[in-house]
Amino acid sequence: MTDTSMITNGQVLAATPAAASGPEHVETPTAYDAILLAGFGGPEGQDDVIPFLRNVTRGRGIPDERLEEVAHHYRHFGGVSPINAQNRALKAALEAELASRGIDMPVLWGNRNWAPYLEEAFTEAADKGYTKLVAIATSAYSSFSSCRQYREDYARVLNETGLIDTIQIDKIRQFFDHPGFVRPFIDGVRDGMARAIAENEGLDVATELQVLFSTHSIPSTDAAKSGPDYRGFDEHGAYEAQHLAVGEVVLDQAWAELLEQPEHAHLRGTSKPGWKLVYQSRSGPPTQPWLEPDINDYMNEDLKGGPTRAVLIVPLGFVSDHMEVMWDLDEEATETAGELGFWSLRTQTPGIDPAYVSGLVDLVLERVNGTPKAERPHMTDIGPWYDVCRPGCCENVRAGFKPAAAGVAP
Ligand SMILES: CC1=C(CCC(=O)O)c2cc3nc(cc4[nH]c(cc5[nH]c(cc1n2)c(C)c5CCC(=O)O)c(CCC(=O)O)c4C)C(CCC(=O)O)=C3C
Ligand SMILES: [Fe+2]
Repeated sequence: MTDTSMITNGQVLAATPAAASGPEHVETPTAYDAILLAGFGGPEGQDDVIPFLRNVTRGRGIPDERLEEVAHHYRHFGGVSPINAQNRALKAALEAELASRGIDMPVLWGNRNWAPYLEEAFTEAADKGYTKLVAIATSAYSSFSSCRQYREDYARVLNETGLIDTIQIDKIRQFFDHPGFVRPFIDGVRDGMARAIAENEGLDVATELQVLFSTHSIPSTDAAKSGPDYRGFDEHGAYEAQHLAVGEVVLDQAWAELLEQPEHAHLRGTSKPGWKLVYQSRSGPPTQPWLEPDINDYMNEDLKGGPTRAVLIVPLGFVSDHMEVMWDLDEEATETAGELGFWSLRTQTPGIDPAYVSGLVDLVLERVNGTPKAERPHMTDIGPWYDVCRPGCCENVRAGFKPAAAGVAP
């Protein structure tokens, strides 16, 4: 029997030994009233850009030059981030998938940084009498920005709206290694390798093609605190370990599927391309260490002058083609590759790929059914990740402690 008293909505409870050692995977069924799709949010016109950036960076010490630079990325696209349209499409796709499986669960959508805000979603839930929500945050990995910040915002908004004691919110596990999330990357890398071969005559895949798995850089202090301490990850924490593990699986599986194709049979027995986990979209003051290498620096410093002729740019850290993908990869990294004379291709994000959408519904059903850990699909050795975030998980040592929902207190 699961002790649900240890699952808190962000009230600061005394950390008892029992709370700290509660189950990681909830293996008892829970009847949820609705799904909360929790997004980042983005501006939808030029007038939204600065207020949106103020929301994102509130109290965070991002230098003005960086804000201006980022504002320029949005301005370049008419002040419209693609992210809200992508979440509208994801919501519709989830609703269609639920309906096709005969599951009667409404999907509420709320963002952390722009309308429709989480406030609206929680208020709607309360108006409709929903008291148990399961959250899908549009973010696959463990770190402050990709997990805990969503949980802190649930707690903050539930407190601000006075709903903290009315609505219980849980979350699906971080899904970095769930087959539904991983499948679109495998497809993209397999088809991208085939295109690299087709479009670069005489390409020696083993030495001349590089696969660059790119994700959002985060401050090194955040990386160190990502995931729980007791898992024994190295100084870059669960965040980097998860990406490395998924990148390896994606390339191995994509390579195996490529070799199954008759037209690529001649590659059997040869080596797969080289690969590297690289980072992008760094902000913060230059004095603050962030995860490296930057994707552009890696190409300019490590690949330049070597045998590389072609690069696949794989947005492994991103669930959809939002601004960091459209600007930092499709504009900047693509330009860097071009300057170095490399053929390049940016592969797809999950978006509303049917595998991803049905995987998210499977993840919700895991919580509804209390699926035993042993039966939960996962593609790396460090998964399946846990349902209930652990004490201290993904803390932000820069901003200090804030209560967070959907986890074990504190
Ligand atoms: C790990 C991670 C994800 C992935 C997880 C997830 O998906 O949630 C992510 C997503 C996103 N980040 C986004 C936008 C921004 N992020 C910023 C700032 C920051 N992100 C950080 C990390 C992450 N961010 C960090 C450590 C900072 C520094 C501030 C701090 O110390 O916490 C800033 C401020 C300017 C700047 O610093 O660049 C902006 C505008 C958008 C919307 C894009 C669109 O509009 O399409 C999305 C999806
Ligand atoms: Fe960000």
